[in-house]
Amino acid sequence: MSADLWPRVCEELRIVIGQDAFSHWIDPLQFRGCEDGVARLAAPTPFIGNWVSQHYGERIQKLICKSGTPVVRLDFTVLDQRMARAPAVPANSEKPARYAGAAAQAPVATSIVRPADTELPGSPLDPKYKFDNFVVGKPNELAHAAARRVSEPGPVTFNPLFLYGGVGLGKTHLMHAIAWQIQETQPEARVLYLSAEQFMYRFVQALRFKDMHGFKQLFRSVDVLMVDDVQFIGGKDSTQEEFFHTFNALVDQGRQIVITSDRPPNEIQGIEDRIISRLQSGLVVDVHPTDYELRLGILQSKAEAQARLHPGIEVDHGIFEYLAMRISSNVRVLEGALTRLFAFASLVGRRIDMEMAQECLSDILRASERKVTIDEIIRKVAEHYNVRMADLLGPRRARSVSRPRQVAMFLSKNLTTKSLPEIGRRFGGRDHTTVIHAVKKVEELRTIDAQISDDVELLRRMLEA
Ligand SMILES: Nc1ncnc2c1ncn2[C@@H]1O[C@H](COP(=O)(O)OP(=O)(O)OP(=O)(O)O)[C@@H](O)[C@H]1O
Repeated sequence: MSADLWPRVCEELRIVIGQDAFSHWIDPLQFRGCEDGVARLAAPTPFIGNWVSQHYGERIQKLICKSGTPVVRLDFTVLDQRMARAPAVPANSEKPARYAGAAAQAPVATSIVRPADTELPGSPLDPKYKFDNFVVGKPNELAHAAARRVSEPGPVTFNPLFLYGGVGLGKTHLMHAIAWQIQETQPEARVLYLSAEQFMYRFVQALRFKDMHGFKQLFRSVDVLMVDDVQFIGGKDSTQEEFFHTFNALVDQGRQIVITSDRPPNEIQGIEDRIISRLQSGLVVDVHPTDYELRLGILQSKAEAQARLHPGIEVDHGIFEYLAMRISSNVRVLEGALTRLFAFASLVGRRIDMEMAQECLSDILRASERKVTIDEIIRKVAEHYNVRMADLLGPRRARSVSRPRQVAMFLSKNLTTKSLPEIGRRFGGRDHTTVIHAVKKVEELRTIDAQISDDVELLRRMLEA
């Protein structure tokens, strides 16, 4: 084999495929030599290796042969040692029925070091977003169960799985969890996760580089396609047209599709009816806004991770309950608040107590302020327990009145920014220590008395609505 074999192959390739494609795909390769009829090449990522193999493999093989070195196949590895440890999947390996087909499309016999899914052309997967650290509650239990189902091996049961819901409610987390799970249990599956914007970007690039064939081949060769925030293709006519064809081709081949959006299919603006109908043809699941219990569970779970990052930080009792009650906008904000609290406590060497939490999170708390008034709370609580408002404010101590009064004080403390003395004054001129006692009592009762816990949650929801 002559030393200038590869430079000569490159020169010819550059002319045939053009400078742009050459710089993009061939330049990053390292030629490692030919042996026993196998030409060995190393690519910076498995994806590049895969792509070159599929699109230029045959040409490269012919050019090497033309230079006088007969080769029957190309062998791609990855330059990065970490990736090189990934399991190798020979092109002729047998795949389970659900994932049949992808390997057969390689035009020349190659062996590709199969990537972890993070190396596919989509977005990297966040290692924090797994099923293990997804907290399940009533608002997201269906979405979670459906996500679990599509990540199991076996025939596709609903296609697509369409998850929708407001900002920061865990849709992306679930998608990543599906990808991680499939990657772990079915390592041979080609899972492609990307945002709708990236899909569009790749499509536009393919048009620009006149490589629609490659684009189609790539997207149609995956076993599981996951597209995040699909609402972004609304109004982008040719992108949605291509998305539609990709979608149909994959569904026809029995490949799984998972899609997320911030709204249901029929509310996505600027999207064709036939696409809406396709998006609705599988299982459409609403990820509901979090409730108090779910937020508390998420906080406790995320706090464990924070505690590992900042060991030794002490958190006062009631802080998570307070945050779960006060910050109901979305989980991302809740998580940001927790991160900030732990970082602050660690930097200034303080324990996390109520005063510190209020000081450190004043902007977040202000933004999430619910503008609920003490008058509204008193009215709603009186209605709920069927007692007179005058009794809640008056001196009666009977349990039938004192308990609702305590609940009303608890809600006033948690849903308004009023100080304890102010709350006391509004409840018939009581002392602030009475308010403290009421708040503590209700906090305690909520953990042992399901009825009180339900009452508080229901009232909170009605007051926030
Ligand atoms: N049930 C949950 N358990 C644990 N973490 C959660 C849960 N729900 C949301 N989160 C966390 O909240 C953050 C935001 O979630 P994610 O990005 O998945 O939201 P999203 O619904 O995709 O929002 P967007 O529409 O803005 O993309 C992430 O850090 C995620 O881990």
